[in-house]
Formats: sequence, C-alpha cells, structure tokens
Amino acid sequence: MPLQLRRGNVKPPDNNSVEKKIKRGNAQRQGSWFRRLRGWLLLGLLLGLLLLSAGLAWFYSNSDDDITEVWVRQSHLLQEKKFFEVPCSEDYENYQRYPGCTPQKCGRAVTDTVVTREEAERMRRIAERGLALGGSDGGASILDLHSGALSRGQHFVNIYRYFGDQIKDVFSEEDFQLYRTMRQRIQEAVARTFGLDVSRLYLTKPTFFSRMNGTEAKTAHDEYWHPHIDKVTYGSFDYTSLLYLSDYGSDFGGGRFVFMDGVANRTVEPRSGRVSFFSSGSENLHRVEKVRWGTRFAITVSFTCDPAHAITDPALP
Ligand SMILES: O=C(O)CCC(=O)C(=O)O
Ligand SMILES: [Fe+2]
Repeated sequence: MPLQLRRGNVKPPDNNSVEKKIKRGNAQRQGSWFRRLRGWLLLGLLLGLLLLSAGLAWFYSNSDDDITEVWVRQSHLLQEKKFFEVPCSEDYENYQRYPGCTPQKCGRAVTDTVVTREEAERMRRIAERGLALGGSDGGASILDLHSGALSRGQHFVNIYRYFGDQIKDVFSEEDFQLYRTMRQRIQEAVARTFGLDVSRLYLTKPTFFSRMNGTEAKTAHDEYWHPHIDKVTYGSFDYTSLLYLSDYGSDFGGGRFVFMDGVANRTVEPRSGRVSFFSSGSENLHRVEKVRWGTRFAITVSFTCDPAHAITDPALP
C-alpha cells in the first residue's frame, strides 16, 4: 500500500519543527518588511535632501547671499528713534581729535520723526528735476548741489557751469532753503544722539542726491553696492547721514542698506522721510543691495569735526 507505505515513510511533524517553520516564516516576513521600510526611509531621505537643497538654493538666490536681520522695516513707522551702539573703531585715532565732536560713542540710528514724508517728497522732486538734466548710463547717478557735480553719460558735468544762469529755471531759492532746514534738523539729531556740541559739527563734502536703478553698471561710479567704510571712502566724514526719498517695496526692490556686522548683518529698509545716521568709521562697514527694479532716491548729508573740511550749505550761484 503505497499510500500507507508513504505515510509510513513520512515522519509525523514534531512540535519543534513547526515552531521553527513559523519562526523562519516570521523572520522572512520581517526581513521583507524591514527591506521595504528601509527602501521607504531611503526614498524619504532622498526627497528630504532634494527639498532641502531646493529650499537652500531658493533662500540664497533671494537673500543677497548673507545672513541678514531686518533691523528697521519699511512698513514700520518708527514713533521713536532706534539706536544701536557699537564700540568705536580705532580709525579716529589716526586723525586729530576735536573735543565735543570726535566720536567717543559710536553706532547707528534710524528715525522717522526728523523729516516729514511731505518734506521728503519735496526733496525728491528737487532730485528728479536736477537728475533729469543728466543721469548716468549705468545704474547710479548723483547730483551734488554744493559742487554742482551731476552724472551725465559716463562722466560728470558741473551744472552751474554747464547750464549757467538757466539753472535758476530748474532750482528755486525755496529748494535750497529746504535743504538747509533738513541739514540743520539732521545735524541736531546727530549731535543729540552722540552727545556732541552741535556747533562743533560741520557739513562736509560730498553732499549729494543719489538715484539708483537696476541698469547694468557702465563705470566704477555706478557700482554702489560694494561694502565700504565712509571714513575711508570720503576721508573727512565723521558722521554720515542718509535721508531716504522713496519707499522700499513700492518704489523699488532690492536697494536696502546693510550694516555688515560679521556674524549677522543688520538691514535698514528705506522709507520716504526716514533718516539713518551713523559714525563713519569701520565700526559701520556697510553696503547697499543692488536695486532689482524701480528707482531709489536718497540724499547723503555728512558731517566732519575738522573745521578745515567744513563746507557751507549749497546755494544758487
Ligand atoms: O544710499 C545709501 O543708502 C547709502 C549710500 C552710501 O553708502 C554712500 O554713499 O556712501
Ligand atoms: Fe557709504
């Protein structure tokens, strides 16, 4: 009886081998689960890395390649001056000291209460009228009401010589009066903030309107975005002030002012009527971001402690 014979040949399964089979089955199942889980994990990891690198690429392409903290936003109208003190650099030791003026307290301040938006608008119209007489072929044009220097093409002309008496059709006595009023108020704010004797602080050159846009630079004068120290660039400056005449985000994009503090940069977003001022030494290394779109207007009004570098207020010839 083959069947019986066969049956006789087959060993009845003992409990141990069943257990072993179950265990082996379980182990195989667990193994395939583990492999599948590992596959999913690897896929997730790859996707995560892909997303992370895409995010980082986006961040860096939009963040002007540095870690930047917005110190003062355009949308935030400051009710009170913001001041950030930084230790003075040694730069001032290479110059004669003028008591009551030479920086002993250094730092930067931003205020929205020294100049009104209406006054800033009037200042911008002066800049627009003057700069319409010339303008750089590249992205940065200046008009210096004191010296008369105006960007034109790839050079500068002197508006007072170039246009002679006709310049009185462009600028009025009120325009110069407004400049003087703005300069006086800013000078008082600088003196108050840094604890100076206002009469020992003098306007210095250059003092100029700037107009920046996204046009490609044609000469070195158009390259306004390089990090720099005003005391090195302009020599006579001890305190720099900037009065902004247009709004970041609505008149132009890019073009924010950046204090470069090493670990983190601190940014000022221009706002029409906003005054930013700071001691001019290397404690305030800074740069302006490239303007991406629109037009940015500002005026630089700076002060020296050295009477030999003092200039008078701009005036019609
Ligand atoms: O326009 C600005 O915000 C700053 C310009 C500047 O740094 C300069 O003219 O030295
Ligand atoms: Fe500067």
